Amino acid sequence: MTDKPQYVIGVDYGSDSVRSVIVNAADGKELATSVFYYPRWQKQQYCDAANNQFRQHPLDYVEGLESTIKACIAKAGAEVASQIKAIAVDTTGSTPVAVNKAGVPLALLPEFEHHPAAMFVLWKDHTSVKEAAEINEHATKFDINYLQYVGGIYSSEWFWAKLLHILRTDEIVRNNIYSWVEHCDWIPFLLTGGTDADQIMRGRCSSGHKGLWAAEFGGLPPDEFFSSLDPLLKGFTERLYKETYTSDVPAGNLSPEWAERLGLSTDVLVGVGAFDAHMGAVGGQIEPYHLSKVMGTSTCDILVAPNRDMEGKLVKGICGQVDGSVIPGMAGLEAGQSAFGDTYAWFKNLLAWPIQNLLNDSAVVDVQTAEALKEEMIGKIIPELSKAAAALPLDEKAELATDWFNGRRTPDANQLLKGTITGLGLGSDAPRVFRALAEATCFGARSIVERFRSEGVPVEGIIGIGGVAKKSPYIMQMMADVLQMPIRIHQFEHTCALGAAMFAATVAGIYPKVEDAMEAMGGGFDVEYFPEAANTEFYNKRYAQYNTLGKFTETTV
Ligand SMILES: Nc1ncnc2c1ncn2[C@@H]1O[C@H](COP(=O)(O)OP(=O)(O)O)[C@@H](O)[C@H]1O
Ligand SMILES: O=C(CO)[C@@H](O)[C@@H](O)COP(=O)(O)O
Repeated sequence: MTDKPQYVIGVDYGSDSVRSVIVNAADGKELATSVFYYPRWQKQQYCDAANNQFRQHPLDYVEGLESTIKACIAKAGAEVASQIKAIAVDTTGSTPVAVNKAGVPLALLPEFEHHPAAMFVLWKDHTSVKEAAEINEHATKFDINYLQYVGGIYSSEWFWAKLLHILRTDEIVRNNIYSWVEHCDWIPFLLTGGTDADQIMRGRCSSGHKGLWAAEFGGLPPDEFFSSLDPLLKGFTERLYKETYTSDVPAGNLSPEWAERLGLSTDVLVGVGAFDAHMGAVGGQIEPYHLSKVMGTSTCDILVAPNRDMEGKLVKGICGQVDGSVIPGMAGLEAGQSAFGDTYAWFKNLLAWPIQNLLNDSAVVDVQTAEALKEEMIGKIIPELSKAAAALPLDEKAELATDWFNGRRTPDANQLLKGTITGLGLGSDAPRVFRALAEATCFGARSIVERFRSEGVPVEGIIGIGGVAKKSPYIMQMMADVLQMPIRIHQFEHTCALGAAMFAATVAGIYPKVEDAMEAMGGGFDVEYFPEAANTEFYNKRYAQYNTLGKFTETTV
């Protein structure tokens, strides 16, 4: 290292907001952070929740990028800005968009600026359930199992199902699309001033977990695989990619335009992007066979294992196992739950209906007071319910739920499944129903751990990161009890952004490997939840009940 301190920027795009951090590359100490909530998304413009349509406008991302990095630089000062060496970015996924030949998302063209199909199709958009089912059926007709590295089941949350759905249902995109790009691959392309969609550097993480790319196939499945499914897909593999890149390599330098916009030098390197949970696992100091759980809106569970241990081992029903998707040179395995915090948010919104809809017409309070009351009350619902639920005695006959409020991601993706609540009686008050939902999300987590183990992949520790891990001791204690394992919560608030910063430091050559960056820049854990031995038997029984309810629920779709 040189004498002068060196700094890096990590950018983490979540479902609702983007955050950037500037950290010292020597020790990972945070100098500045800034969060930006997507304005169009907040108004749910371009979404149709009843039909599972969730689209995000590229301007939400572009404005957020500029705003957060500039805010960080303003806080950190010009001296720090002059020593920034690299930027790396993670995003949600699979969150792809249609681009033209110049790599511009169609919604950035004035003629399509309000057209939802021309925007990013957020990971939780499940409009392509039918197309995913067709891909699964179609894959059985080939000698090579092209789904073997994605757990054997293709999901409607992913790249090809979404592309096919948009092509089939939207003439404008059909006539104007050149290529299809993940959010995490597009941001580095934007920052490096890319002008040709053929030159977009595609990350190993996005391509391997969602795009069906595998070194063993020599790249993507052949055109024949896609064009025989639907001629609309003909020619796409040619315009997509053959090579993929791990996130320890640069995608290029900051373009003159973005250098000027951000107040940085064109010497700043931009890393190849990856998904939030994958960089988050690095930020949270993952170790082989430890499960890193990003617990937020959804969960995304990441495990890394030495490649040699995974030879000949294919884990069924997860979101893929990909060489180098997390740590270059190791296999990255991904699983997760489509609705985690979103399950609690659903219940909060249900309870908040009268507050949201009736308070403004109140004869008792004026509109200003009503607005203030709304904010206060709604903000308290989940924390207060958690306190009330924690005070309830354990009850084997209590209300019971499944956690499939946004379908099931793993084990065995099935986005058609619904959440269920059973055992309701006249005594089923809000804390009791909330407890059932909390248990369901923890049981969903246990079924993932059990799947890894039954497929011969040990799970030796749990690392908790993300909003719920930080905010809810109630859920975390229950999770430790249900999994019967301690859970360590990483100390860094924006762990995914820290992971991106660790990759940035590696891209800049400050560390030879991301493992070295992780060791030097990781600040460790601040809380650990230990399982209560006295609760083991209770949760074993409840988990068995959850599985029975789950089996019944599966028969109802
Ligand atoms: N005190 C709490 N207890 C449990 N869940 C919470 C609490 N506060 C917020 N949540 C949940 O956290 C989720 C948001 O997680 P967060 O990690 O902040 O965002 P994102 O998933 O967008 O990255 C929401 O779904 C919300 O319901
Ligand atoms: O599925 C993945 C990554 O594969 C995540 O991007 C997705 O769950 C989004 O998570 P968040 O909502 O950002 O917690």
